[in-house]
Amino acid sequence: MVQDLKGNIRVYCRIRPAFDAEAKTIVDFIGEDGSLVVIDPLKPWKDGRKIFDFNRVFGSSATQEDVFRDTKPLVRSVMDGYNVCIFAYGQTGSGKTYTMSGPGGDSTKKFGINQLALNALFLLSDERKDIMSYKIHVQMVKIYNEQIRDLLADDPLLTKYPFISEVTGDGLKEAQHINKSLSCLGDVITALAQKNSHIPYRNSKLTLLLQNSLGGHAKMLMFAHVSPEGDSFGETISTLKFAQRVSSVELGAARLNKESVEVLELKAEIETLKKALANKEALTPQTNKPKEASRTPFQKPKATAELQEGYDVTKLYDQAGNDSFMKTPPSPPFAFRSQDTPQTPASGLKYQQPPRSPTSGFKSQQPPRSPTSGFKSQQAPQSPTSALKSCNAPRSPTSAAIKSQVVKTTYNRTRISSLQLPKTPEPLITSISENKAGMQSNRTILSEFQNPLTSSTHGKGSQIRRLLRTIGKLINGSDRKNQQKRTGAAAPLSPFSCQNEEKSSTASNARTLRRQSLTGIPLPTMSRRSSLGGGSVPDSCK
Ligand SMILES: Nc1ncnc2c1ncn2[C@@H]1O[C@H](COP(=O)(O)OP(=O)(O)OP(=O)(O)O)[C@@H](O)[C@H]1O
Repeated sequence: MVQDLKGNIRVYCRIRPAFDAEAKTIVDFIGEDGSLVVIDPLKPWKDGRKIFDFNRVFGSSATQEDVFRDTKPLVRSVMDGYNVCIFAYGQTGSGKTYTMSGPGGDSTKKFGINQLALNALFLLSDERKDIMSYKIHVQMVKIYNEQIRDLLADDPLLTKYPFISEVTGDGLKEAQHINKSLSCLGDVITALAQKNSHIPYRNSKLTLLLQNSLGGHAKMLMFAHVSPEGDSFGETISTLKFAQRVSSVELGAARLNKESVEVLELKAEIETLKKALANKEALTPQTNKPKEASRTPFQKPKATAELQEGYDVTKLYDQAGNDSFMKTPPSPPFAFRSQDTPQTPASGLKYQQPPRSPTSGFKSQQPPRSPTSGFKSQQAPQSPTSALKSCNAPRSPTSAAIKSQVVKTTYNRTRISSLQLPKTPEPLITSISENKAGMQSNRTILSEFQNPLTSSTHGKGSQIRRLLRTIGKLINGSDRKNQQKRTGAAAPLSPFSCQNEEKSSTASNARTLRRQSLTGIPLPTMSRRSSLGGGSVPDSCK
C-alpha cells in the first residue's frame, strides 16, 4: 500500500553467485526488508560499508521461482489494466540474461521472467475465459546503435545485426550508443525523481520505447544485477547507486486503465440488473399480447431482433427525451453500418403494418431508406421527423434503448441472425453476455498497446453506464409509471410542435413509451397522433 502511494517503480536487486565459491564476496548483509550492505574490499572496515534499500534483495541462492514469486503480482496487474515494464540493469556478466531469459532448458525451473510472465498471462487468461477474452501479442525488438529491430520479423535481414555483445570501429560505435542509451535512461530517471516538467524521453530509442512504462501511468520493475566479486566493486556501487536513485523516484499511484476494470464491474452490475429486470418483467401483467404474426413494433422481441441484427436504434428510442431526437435523423456514422453487421433479408423491423402516410416512419416493407437513416432495410424512416409519428402502438422504447446501447458497445461483434427470439428481455441481456468478448477485447488490446485504445474502452464504459442507468430507471420507476399510466391521461406529446413544446413533449412521449415497454400493455387509444401529443402537426415542422 505504501508502495502504491509512493509510486510504482519497484527495484529488486539480484546478486549473482560468485564464480569462485571460495572467493570472498562484497556482500555483507541482505535484509528481509530489502536492505543490502556491501563492503569495499579495499576498505574492509566501517567506512567501507555501504547501505542500500530496495524493495527486495535476492541473494545468490535465490532461484528463478523465488524471483518470479515476487514478480507475478505485477505481471497479473497487466490483466487488470496496467501497463507494466520489467527491465534488467547491471554490468556485463552480472546475470541480466539469466534472470530475464533463464539459463535455458525445458523445465520451468529454467525459465526466465519472460517465459514465466507469459505463462502467467496465459494461465490467467484461461482462468478468466468465461468472463473475459484476452488477446496477447508478443513483440521482440533489439535496439542496436539507436536502430530498433524487430527480432520476430519474417525477413531475417531485418533481424540480422553484427555481433562485434571488440571495442573498435563499429564496436566502439555500439558501445557509445549503449552508453548513450543508459545515460539517457539515467537522465530520464533523474528528471522523474526531480519531478521536472520536461522528461527527456526522446533522447534515445531506449527511453522513447519505454516512455509509456517509465512515466506515472505504468508500473515498473527494475532488476538491478550485481556481481559479488571484489573486482566488480566499482561497477557494483555504480549500479546500486543508480538503482537507489530509481527506487527513490516517486511517481504517485499508477494510473489504471480503469475503463477496463469499469467494464468488468459494469458487467457484473448488468448481471444483477438483468435479474431484477427479469423479475420485474415476470411480475408485470402481460395483456393484449398480439399474435406473433401481427406483432407491433413496440413489442420487445422485435426490438431485440433489431438489436441483434445490429440496427442503429439509438436515435430513435434511446434519445426519446432529447430534442434532437425528433428533429435529427440518425446520422450515418452513428448508424450500424452494413459492413460491420450485414443484415439478412429476414432481419429488421418487419412490423407487418399497413402502409402509412409519408410522415410515418416505420412502414413495413418500405423501400429505400433515407441515406441518413440509422434504420436499415425496409423499415427505415422516410423522413427525419417521422421516427415516433409512425407509431400506431407503443413501441418498446426502453428495450430498444437497452439494445441500442448494446449495439454501440458491441460495434464490431458478430451478428446474431436469428429473429425467433423469446418475448422477455433476457435475449437483450443475452446479447450483452454474448458480446462480452468484444467489450473486453478492446480492453485487452489496450493492455497490449497501452494508451491508444483507452478512449475507445472509455466509450464503452460510459455507454454501459448509460445502459445501466436506463435499466435502473426501468426497474425503479416502473411501478410508479404504471400507476400513472393507468390513472392519468396520456401527456400531450407533441414532438412536432417545435421549439418550446418539443422537449417536454418528446420527454413525455419517451416516458409513455417506456411505461408501455415495461408493461407490454398498449396505452388506451394510443393512436399515432395521440402518442405524439394529439395536436396537429404544424406545417412548419413537417
Ligand atoms: N542467479 C544465477 N545463478 C546461477 N548462474 C548465474 C546467475 N546469474 C548469472 N549466472 C551466470 O552468470 C553468467 C553471466 O550471466 P548473464 O549472461 O545472465 O549476464 P548478463 O548480465 O546478461 O551479461 P551481458 O550483459 O554480458 O549479456 C552466465 O553464465 C549465467 O549462467
